[in-house]
Amino acid sequence: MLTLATLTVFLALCLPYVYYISKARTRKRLPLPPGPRPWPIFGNIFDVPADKPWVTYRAWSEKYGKPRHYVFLGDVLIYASILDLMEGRSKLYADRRWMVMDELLGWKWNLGLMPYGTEWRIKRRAFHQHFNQQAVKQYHSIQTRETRRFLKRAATMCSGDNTLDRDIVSQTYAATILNIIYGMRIQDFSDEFISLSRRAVESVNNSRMPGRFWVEYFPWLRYLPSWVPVSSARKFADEYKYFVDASHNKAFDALRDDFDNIAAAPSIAQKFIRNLSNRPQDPQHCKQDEQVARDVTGVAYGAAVDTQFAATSYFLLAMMSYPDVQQRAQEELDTVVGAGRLPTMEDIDSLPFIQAILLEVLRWLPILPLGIAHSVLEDDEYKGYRIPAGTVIVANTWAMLQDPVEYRNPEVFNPDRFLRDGALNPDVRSPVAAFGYGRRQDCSICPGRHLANDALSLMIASILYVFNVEPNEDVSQETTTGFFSYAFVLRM
Ligand code: HEM
Repeated sequence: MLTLATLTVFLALCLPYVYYISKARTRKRLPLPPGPRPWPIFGNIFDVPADKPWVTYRAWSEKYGKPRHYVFLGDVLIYASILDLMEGRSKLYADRRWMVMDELLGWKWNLGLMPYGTEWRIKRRAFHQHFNQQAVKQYHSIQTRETRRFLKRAATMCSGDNTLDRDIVSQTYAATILNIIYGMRIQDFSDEFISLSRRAVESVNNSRMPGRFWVEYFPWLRYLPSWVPVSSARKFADEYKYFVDASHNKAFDALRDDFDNIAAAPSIAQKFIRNLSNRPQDPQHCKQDEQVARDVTGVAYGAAVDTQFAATSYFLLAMMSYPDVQQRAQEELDTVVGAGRLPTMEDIDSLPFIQAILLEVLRWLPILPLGIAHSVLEDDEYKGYRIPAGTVIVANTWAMLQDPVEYRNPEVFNPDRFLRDGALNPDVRSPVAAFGYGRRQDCSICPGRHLANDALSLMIASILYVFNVEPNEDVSQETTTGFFSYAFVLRM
């Protein structure tokens, strides 16, 4: 006979299930979020703007969304100002969807593009081990050496017509990361490794813009041979595949194949390889570990160069446009660093205005204006709308960091917004959204941000200590459109 206790246990077990089913049913009845009306078959393919889409997306969010929040494009949801989904429910929104172009280009090993799951977690953990806040301190000497080498090269270059070649900025970040990851000491800046990762990342920059390739909407197009006019995706992939593969494997293979002979400087790859050879284990595990080592070093090499280059280009643009800010920073440097020596990493904590300039650079013109797209793991409900599992989530980071409610006169470059009584003001929202969303170790935030913050602070302090960045009418102040955004300006 059914006792009362058994019945209670039975009900207790069933209730969550009943609740889940009824909630799922209600969700299915909810409307999708608003957006421009889709065409039959083509959906919203013709609506996606080619130039600076983040500006159009914000306008749409204001037009269609509940107060400037979001807009829905077929199966892509674009956020303009809410952070609570990405921050509050970050596990649910941590997934990513492969794009067809990722596969055609050979990016499927890339931690930054792959879906959430075991492989992603293992690589993320391995990455974090070498780039957490504490670990990055061991790279300060490399960052300092390369920044000083940059100053010398820039001084030589600028002694002519005051023009700074943009390549020397990206070469600096390439030389730094190659030394950190593979122990390489770059002497000749025309070395293939200096430009490899840039060419590889160029493929992401051009292929990850929404609407760039029709193959994302009609995947069967990938099977057409590359000479067919509409199969531009194949042609594009054929052009870039070599760079993606070489930036992933070449330096790692060189180090592994000649490990005993290379007087290898300490490096992340060296640590990985040493661990592999010290650990007797079955060949299958060994292969997996080597793959993780190869992928983690490859992704750091690819992710570090263009990001830091782009932020530096915006810093230079800001200094050209706001000479008063530059002058105040130089006064701070004169007081704290004084004459006769260059700024060091140890000075940065005593330079709040320099720190505020970096925060404002990241906020003013975010280098990844639409972040890296995520997707939803399960059906969700938000403010009365249904967000189906698998929906691609694009955060309009640019719109969030240009939100006038959060940041007054957001289009003005004003480091003072981050300061109070001469120190960083903890009450102002930090522009951490430039690095993604979520808390600390969470899955949706850039794991290279500590390295980047240190490098950029020292670069900013060093440039302002040595040079005056001057406005120049001949230099375009335009910013690029793409997955990355950066300024063309470079003149000191
Ligand atoms: C100013 C510099 C940088 C900015 C603004 C930046 C920004 C970002 C953003 C927005 C994401 C996407 C986060 C998400 O939504 O999931 C990301 C991911 C990533 N970044 Fe950065 N980043 C910078 C520098 C770096 C550097 C120097 C490294 C390498 C040392 C790096 C490595 C990565 C990696 C590996 C990911 C993928 C993480 C994952 O998916 O788990 N980043 N970054």
